[in-house]
Amino acid sequence: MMSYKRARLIYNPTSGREEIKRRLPDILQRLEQGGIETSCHATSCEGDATIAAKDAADRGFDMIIAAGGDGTLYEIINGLAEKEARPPLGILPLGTTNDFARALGIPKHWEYAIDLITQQYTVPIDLGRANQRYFINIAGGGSLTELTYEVPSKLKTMIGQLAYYMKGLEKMTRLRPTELKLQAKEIGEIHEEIMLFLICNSNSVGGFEKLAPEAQLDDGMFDVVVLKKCNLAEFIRIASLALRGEHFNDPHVVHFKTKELMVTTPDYVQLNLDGEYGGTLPCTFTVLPSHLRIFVDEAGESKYR
Ligand SMILES: Nc1ncnc2c1ncn2[C@@H]1O[C@H](COP(=O)(O)OP(=O)(O)OP(=O)(O)O)[C@@H](O)[C@H]1O
Repeated sequence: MMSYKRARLIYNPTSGREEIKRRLPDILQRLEQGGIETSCHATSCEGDATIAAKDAADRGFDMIIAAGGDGTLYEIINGLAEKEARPPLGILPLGTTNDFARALGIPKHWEYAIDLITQQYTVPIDLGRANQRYFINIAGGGSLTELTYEVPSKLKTMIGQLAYYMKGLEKMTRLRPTELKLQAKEIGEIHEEIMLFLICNSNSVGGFEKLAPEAQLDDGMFDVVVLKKCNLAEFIRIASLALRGEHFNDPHVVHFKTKELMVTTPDYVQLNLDGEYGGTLPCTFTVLPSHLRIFVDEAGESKYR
């Protein structure tokens, strides 16, 4: 088994409720006790984690540890994706939302998350490319997906998850369909008015654990889920089906797997990549199979599938 000794910890001091600021000495000590010598980079602004991750790869660190929320993780994988040598990635889920860490079964408690890293067990996972950007968990678009990056960071810090729900409810009253063309080898072409489309790498998205139940992080495929035009009552019914993973039988829902997908629209449609703003359509989405190694719990490895 590989042994990773020198780590670069890239952390967002503003993530979550700023827990990392209080915990940093303990985190470094626990890593040290686990045989990992760690140097740190505190991110100073948006985009800084991408630069820090590129720098850490160039400097030949054995591993990178991402401490923060999904936004920090997104920036870090965007720094690593195009590097020839990509050090494996450990995750300390200290953000407001940590969808991806949850998908991998990485514990929320910092001590357990570090113990998992010091066990040094990694698995390869796929990354997604969306034009010139990369995502690890999910890409999407349509009026319903625009909510996450509309929630200001400060508001998230203050009231956490509640901010999403508030924005979500506000959004419900503004539902409007978008005209979309999806093209992929597996399906040919779909031309539809849609409420949202999601391109899933993992099966855990925004608290919906069964949104794409078959999605696996290492299968070299995206699971695409499209919600066709519907009214508010239908939407609420389908959302409650989705909570139980029973939405694929609804005629408003299209589901397929693909390695590559082209999405175009005559409208102005923003993209959401791992909860962050990811440019606009048109976009080509491509799977990069087994592109990054992630530290996971060996005993609970099945969770990442
Ligand atoms: N020093 C900083 N000051 C302000 N914002 C920062 C700083 N460093 C990074 N950021 C930005 O903060 C944003 C949110 O970070 P992150 O996702 O880690 O935390 P979070 O908001 O608590 O969690 P989540 O995004 O999962 O809800 C990121 O998009 C990042 O660009």
